[in-house]
Amino acid sequence: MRRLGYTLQVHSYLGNYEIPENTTLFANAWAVHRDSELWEDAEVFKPEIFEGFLGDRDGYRFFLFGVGRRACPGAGFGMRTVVLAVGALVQCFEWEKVDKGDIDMTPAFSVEMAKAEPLVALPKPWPDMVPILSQL
Ligand code: HEM
Repeated sequence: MRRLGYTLQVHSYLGNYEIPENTTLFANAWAVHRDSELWEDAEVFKPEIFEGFLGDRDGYRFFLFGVGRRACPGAGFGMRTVVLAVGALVQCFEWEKVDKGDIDMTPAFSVEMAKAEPLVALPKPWPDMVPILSQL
């Protein structure tokens, strides 16, 4: 369950910007988590740079799970299970892209980071994994 916008109930200021009451603000998580002033090698795929930031306020530069009183209570669970799920998918299967060519990373226009062109891939269990997977 995710709330993506924050409605300010009072007339307020954010930096130099005047925000009228009842304005809903959206924080651009995509941009903040790729900002090279905040993160080293921000444009490189290196998920480990976010390790240890859960619950760390450090200027609120990491807010995948929101911040403050209404931050995600499942954050610790989410961090652990996503690693397990992705790890299992990579370790147990060999992945093959169905149509040939490079992956089209063009984003769709949406609040969340959806791809414009879906990635279709075929998982084939690694031979060592077949006996284990067949018992599940
Ligand atoms: C990688 C997985 C997850 C992501 C990225 C995520 C992200 C978020 C975000 C961004 C919010 C809004 C925080 C805010 O408003 O400041 C949220 C709220 C919430 N999440 Fe998650 N979440 C994840 C997994 C989970 C899991 C596993 C659970 C429960 C087992 C969970 C339960 C909730 C609940 C109950 C709220 C509402 C909290 C409130 O409004 O007080 N989330 N989550």
